[in-house]
Amino acid sequence: MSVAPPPIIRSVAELRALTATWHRAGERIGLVPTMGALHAGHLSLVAAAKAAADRVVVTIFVNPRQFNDPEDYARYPRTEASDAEKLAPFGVDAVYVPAPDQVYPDGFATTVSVAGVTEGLCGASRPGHFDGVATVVAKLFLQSGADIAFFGEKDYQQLQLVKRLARDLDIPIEVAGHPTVREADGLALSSRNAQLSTSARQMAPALYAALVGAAGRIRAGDAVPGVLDDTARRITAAGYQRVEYLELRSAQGLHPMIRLDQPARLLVAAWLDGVRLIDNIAVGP
Ligand SMILES: Nc1ncnc2c1ncn2[C@@H]1O[C@H](COP(=O)(O)OP(=O)(O)OP(=O)(O)O)[C@@H](O)[C@H]1O
Ligand SMILES: CC(C)(CO)[C@@H](O)C(=O)[O-]
Ligand code: BAL
Repeated sequence: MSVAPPPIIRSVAELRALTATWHRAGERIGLVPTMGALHAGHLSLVAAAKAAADRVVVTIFVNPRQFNDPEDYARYPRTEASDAEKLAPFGVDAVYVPAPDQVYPDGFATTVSVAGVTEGLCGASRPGHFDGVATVVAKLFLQSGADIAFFGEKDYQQLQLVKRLARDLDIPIEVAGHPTVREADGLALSSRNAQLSTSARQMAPALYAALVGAAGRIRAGDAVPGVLDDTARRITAAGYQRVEYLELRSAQGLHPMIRLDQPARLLVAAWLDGVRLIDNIAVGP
């Protein structure tokens, strides 16, 4: 039996009216911010939100301010109707697809910028990206008034940024991280995977396999710099053109680490077939 897609809301006034009604009824509201082109990774966040909250709002907004490359913005998939259909079986209460002026009205002049966790990694190669993410996420939190929001660990640096942002700005929302959903061969789901050629798609799982191998060696006590060198070589030997970064950072705060003395995260960005893929793995002490 087919289920009707959830209602689509396009204005902040409608969103506020809805969430105010739910809050008056004592209901807890879960938020899942996305840029659409939904896949099983997004849907796992939706399922987690459904389990944790009485009402769930999914947002779909391709945020121009977080694209440092205008071509990447123009190319980004926009698939609203099929996204709404995918959400139907999850009992989502509303999909917020704001018109651009609902997020950035004429004269908009504010940027939210989070220091520390945004330094290096993706922050180094995507200038302005994290300011764009912080600004839009702050707006989505304040517009919705949600009680809990879900973000994937696939974008681990983004997750740390959002946690810091909510804490620093006293936004009364719980930020929940959710494990990365992977294909059977280990590749992290991402809307960018669709841009890979068939042969590149076959090579792609080597990235996660290399992270798993590196995490095992670091845990076993091998020296971190040597493991990172070997792992970067392993990734390029598998067919990736370039490793943009491969770093061990502290799991909280993302401080650079050269030995495993606290919970850590090994994070990577690498280019395959002209597509930039990111991934990361937990490395316990
Ligand atoms: N494989 C995944 N597992 C869990 N969460 C994911 C996964 N992929 C994306 N997410 C999460 O979904 C939310 C929306 O991400 P987004 O719409 O950017 O999807 P995406 O597939 O990462 O797209 P892209 O990387 O191409 O920009 C983010 O919180 C992101 O971390
Ligand atoms: C959090 C987010 C929806 C903000 O635009 C985006 O960066 C994403 O999809 O991860
Ligand atoms: N998943 C993070 C959004 C972006 O790559 O712009």
